[in-house]
Amino acid sequence: MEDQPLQDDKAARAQARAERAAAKAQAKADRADERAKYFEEKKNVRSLAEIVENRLLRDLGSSLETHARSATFACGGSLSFKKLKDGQDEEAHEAHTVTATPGENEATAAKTAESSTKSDAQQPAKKNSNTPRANLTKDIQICFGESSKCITVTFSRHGVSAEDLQQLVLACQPAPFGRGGEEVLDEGYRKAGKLDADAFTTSFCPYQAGIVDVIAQLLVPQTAQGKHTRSIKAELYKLNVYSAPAGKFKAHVDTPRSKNQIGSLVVSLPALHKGGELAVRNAGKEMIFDWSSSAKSQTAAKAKVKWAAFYSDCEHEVYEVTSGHRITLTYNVYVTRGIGHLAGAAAALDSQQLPLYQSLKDAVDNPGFLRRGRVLAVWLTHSYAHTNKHQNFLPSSLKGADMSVYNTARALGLKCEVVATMSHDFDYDEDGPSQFVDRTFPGFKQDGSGSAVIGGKKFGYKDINGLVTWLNPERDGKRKKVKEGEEAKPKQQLFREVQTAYMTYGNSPSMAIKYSRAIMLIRIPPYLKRGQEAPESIWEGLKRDLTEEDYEYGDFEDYYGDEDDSYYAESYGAYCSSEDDHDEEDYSSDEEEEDEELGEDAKAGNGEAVGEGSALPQGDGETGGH
Ligand SMILES: O=C(O)CCC(=O)C(=O)O
Ligand SMILES: [Fe+2]
Repeated sequence: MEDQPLQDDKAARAQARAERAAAKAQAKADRADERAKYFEEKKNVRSLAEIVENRLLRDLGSSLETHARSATFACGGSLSFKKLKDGQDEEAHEAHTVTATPGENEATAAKTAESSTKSDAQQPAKKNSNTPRANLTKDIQICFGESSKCITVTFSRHGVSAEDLQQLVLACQPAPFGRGGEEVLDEGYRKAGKLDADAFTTSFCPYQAGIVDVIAQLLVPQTAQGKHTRSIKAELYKLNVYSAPAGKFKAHVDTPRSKNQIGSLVVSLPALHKGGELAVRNAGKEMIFDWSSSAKSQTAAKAKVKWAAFYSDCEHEVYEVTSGHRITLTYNVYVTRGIGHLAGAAAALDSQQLPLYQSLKDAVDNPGFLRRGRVLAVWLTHSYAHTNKHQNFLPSSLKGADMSVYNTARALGLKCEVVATMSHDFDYDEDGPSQFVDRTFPGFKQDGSGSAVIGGKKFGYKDINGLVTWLNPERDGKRKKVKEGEEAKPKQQLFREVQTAYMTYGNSPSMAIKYSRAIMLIRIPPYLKRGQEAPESIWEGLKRDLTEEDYEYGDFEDYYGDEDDSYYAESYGAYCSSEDDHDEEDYSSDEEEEDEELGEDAKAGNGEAVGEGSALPQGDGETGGH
């Protein structure tokens, strides 16, 4: 009997133990449950945040695409010969006159890739009596030949005489072009005659004719947000004659002669011809400039001077001339420092009025957008001339759509940097153009040690993956080869423009300057730091963001997965090259310096290649082209 209480006691203890164990198991299960719930919730919050963020990124990407497609990349106009009446003042006369077709913004002037037809780009979109119209008050003379027996050919409101035309055609030499960095004469690709700029003089002046002003307004517009003004300089390059039958120049880009070269200008002198339309393409769009006598705008009796200007990285071609002679003067167009807002109220583009500005602002104002801070990377629409020495290039040379992306980001106080992405090595074999592009890491040049170099700083592969968000895909996807002797289908031609392979065809052999695809990097600061002063450079900003404590972000602490921030901070330290690893000057995008460089180029008064003669795979040296 005595054992009974003991046994009861034991059983009670066992039961208590079992209960405790059960409670413990329950508590553990509850905790696991709670934990699961907590993580589930966290995942939901995260996926909600991701959904918001992805939507903002998508909106921003499509805004960017629309922006690129609607931007101006070419413009054109025409000039009539008008003799001044006795006593009429030339300036007063000019003040009432100027016509231009501002490229893509005029729906009538451009056709999309899908509906590309030949249109008359010179026809002013709207008749507007306030629109000034430029006229030529004097005939245009071209002089060539040895100084002792110089021949003068005159273009007037009556066109050009058959005899003059014959002399000019005879004076020309076959025009070569650049293929894979070499000078080639191949009439299947280019059939034209040329006079080099030093072999003739002309009385025609694109400044006097008002063309340079129009180009400057349309291709390098001032922005309300821009600190410095930009202008352009046009330099006579060649006189070309495209004659029937078969005068043509197939798809190519114009070889840049300086890193400040932004565009090309073609001026067509009045000589009767048919065919020979100039097609210029960009971002899936095409503009056709038809200067033939069968063009709609041609009021048969009046000979006119017609012109077109375009960013020189845009693919373009001259279709076959089927009758007569098509005579052109070509100019290289460089960006230079402007003279400033003289009246203090220059007509400037306001980036804040662009739809892209609103999309970027909506994103930046949203706490769910790249909350911890990030770098946005944007493939630019245009390609840029740069030297091997300068991987970073000057924002002042940005073209149309790209310049407004830059200004939009700047208007929101965001730090931007523009970097050239890779070097292109060209090759040409019997199969057509081929090209080697270093794509070890898309968009970033790698050095031997496997780290990427951006803006002169080295980063580990993983750093970049973790820090950069791409806003748009690179444009030059698949390359379509057009075999020699085979006609490219119109669509094939049209879309080759977005691929790098076409760069194999230049209008002269490549020099020390080459085109490169470029990226704009935009720093999005951590949410709580938005609106604060921008850092000196994107990478300075990143370094700061990553090394500072960011407990304020609470639940978002592991927003970017399980990678630990300290990893970035440490690896930044490890990978970031020391100051003396690179020459600051080479990579600086400081506006003061940029200003100086443009100034110097303007002072030099020429478009000589920067870094000419450096050892580059493409070779160098001017050997003629157009
Ligand atoms: O004559 C034209 O319209 C364009 C010529 C051209 O593309 C060139 O000379 O590079
Ligand atoms: Fe060209």
